[in-house]
Amino acid sequence: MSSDGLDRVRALIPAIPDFPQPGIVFRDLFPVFRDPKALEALSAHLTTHLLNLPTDVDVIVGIDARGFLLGPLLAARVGASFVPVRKRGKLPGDVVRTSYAKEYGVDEVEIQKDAIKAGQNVVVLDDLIATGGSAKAAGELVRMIGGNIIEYLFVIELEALAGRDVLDAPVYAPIVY
Ligand SMILES: O=P(O)(O)OC[C@H]1O[C@H](OP(=O)(O)OP(=O)(O)O)[C@H](O)[C@@H]1O
Ligand SMILES: Nc1ncnc2[nH]cnc12
Repeated sequence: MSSDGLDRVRALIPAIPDFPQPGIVFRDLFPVFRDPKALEALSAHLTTHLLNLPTDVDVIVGIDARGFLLGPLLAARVGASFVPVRKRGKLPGDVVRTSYAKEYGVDEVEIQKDAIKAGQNVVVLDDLIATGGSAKAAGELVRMIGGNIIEYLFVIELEALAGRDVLDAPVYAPIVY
């Protein structure tokens, strides 16, 4: 809990049993987007965090699909560009691709080759880290096109799944279950 409004955010995140598959306890961030005060508190918290990093952020890379919600909003606030990592076949132009396993299922993701300049400082963003498979794959794509990952940023971390252990840059998530 914290005094900067994150308690309000936390209170709005339900645990939904057996979604999308039996045995998965799903954490849904969308109720936070229905509450302007909670969304502002979350955005302000993450913005302050990003502005306090030791390195300036050049690019926020958001992961399909829920990384697209906060990504452009935070990028505008910190003066960074926003770049999407999308599921296979959705991005035009030259792309690089990788495949990965996540808490439920397997996917392939892509990034546009010209989206990041070599050496730019990148934060990889998503709503939630479970096994870390999605974020690891996004990080691989960023590195394939020359980006320098300074942090993996999430709203929610499912600690028991130890996703941060598969990532090779600092991880920050203000809400941990
Ligand atoms: O740490 P992991 O085990 O990889 O799981 C986390 C990922 O799973 C969810 O997305 P999902 O793949 O369900 O796609 P969606 O955002 O399109 O719903 C979530 O938004 C993360 O991207
Ligand atoms: N338990 C979970 N809740 C919400 N999104 C997820 N993505 C992977 N695991 C998840």
